[in-house]
Amino acid sequence: MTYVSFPASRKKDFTAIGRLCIDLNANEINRPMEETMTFTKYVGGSPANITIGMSRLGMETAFIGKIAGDQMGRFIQSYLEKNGIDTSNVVTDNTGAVTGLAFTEIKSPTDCSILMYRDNVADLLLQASEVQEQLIADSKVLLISGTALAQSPSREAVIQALTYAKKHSTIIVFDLDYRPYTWTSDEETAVYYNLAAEKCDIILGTREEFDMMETFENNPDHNDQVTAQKWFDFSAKIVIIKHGKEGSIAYTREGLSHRANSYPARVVKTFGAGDSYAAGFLYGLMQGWTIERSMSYGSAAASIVISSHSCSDAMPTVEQVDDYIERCNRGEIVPS
Ligand SMILES: Nc1ncnc2c1ncn2[C@@H]1O[C@H](COP(=O)(O)OP(=O)(O)O)[C@@H](O)[C@H]1O
Ligand SMILES: O=C(O)C[C@@H](O)[C@H](O)C(=O)COP(=O)(O)O
Repeated sequence: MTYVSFPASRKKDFTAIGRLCIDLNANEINRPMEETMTFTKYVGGSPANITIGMSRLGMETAFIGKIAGDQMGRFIQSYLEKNGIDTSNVVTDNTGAVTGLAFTEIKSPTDCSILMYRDNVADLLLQASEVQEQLIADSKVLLISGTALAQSPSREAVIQALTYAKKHSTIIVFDLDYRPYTWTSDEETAVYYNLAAEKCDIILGTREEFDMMETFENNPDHNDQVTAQKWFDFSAKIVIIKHGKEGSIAYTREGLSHRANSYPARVVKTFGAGDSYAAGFLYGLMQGWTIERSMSYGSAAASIVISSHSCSDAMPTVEQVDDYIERCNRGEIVPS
């Protein structure tokens, strides 16, 4: 059964809009930030990570965003290009804005947190007039991420991108990617997230992210089906609710639900799971696979990334995901 019909014969499989940042991941793992002395620099930002993941899986990809006009911005641009991502709609800021930094603290494989530096960041300065309609018209999928809705003018840029995607029947994926520090109030967050979600074909988020969107609603038991059902009255065809190590559940407009278990992992850190899951899942769906197989593929990709030090740089190829699944099936990967 086909749940989502991707447009045929477009130049790009996948385009994302949103933040391009830097992750500084602690080298001394299993220590608090206060005692961490060195970090390794990687390209970061959830939509950037997903795009890198899609590119590693062999998809034709592009990015719409804004980078700082400095060494960090150039590092990001060059990394995207080395990964085969079209950067023709990556705009360079000329106002002196900086690159967002995410310092990651890895206290233990299950206790990880992120310290964000996001004052005057270039990614939130993308303007609606800078979004290229033709690129969205040429893409099968547009992925938006919630953080880009947090402030103007990036908020208007995303809404304009949604308008172009609707006009050209480009499939819209919403990765909720809720980062509280970028928002000023729960009410503002819920209102903008809900407005955007109404236009989206596929919505992916954690239980906690959907809870935030339900600020004005009545779902006292945090029931996944109640959460998903609402979106089928709008544009959604698939809603996925992720539950960390417990796996994920997908609901479809036809009233079906599918569960996916997580794969075993020798966890180094937990962040990056959602981004790699999204890339693996969307790749599978775009190959015409079943939802179950696509979710399982995303789960395997997630296990690979959380078993690695980075998010972006660890995004796996098809061969790596296939190999990981085979090794798990042979019982060769034992969780840490
Ligand atoms: N500790 C873990 N062990 C194995 N797989 C995991 C673990 N944590 C997350 N995953 C996988 O990654 C997917 C997404 O993780 P989740 O933590 O729910 O999202 P996010 O990273 O967006 O918060 C899960 O559905 C699961 O397949
Ligand atoms: O999104 C960011 O700005 C930071 C990411 O690059 C980071 O590595 C991360 O937190 C990934 O998010 P997740 O996949 O939702 O765990």
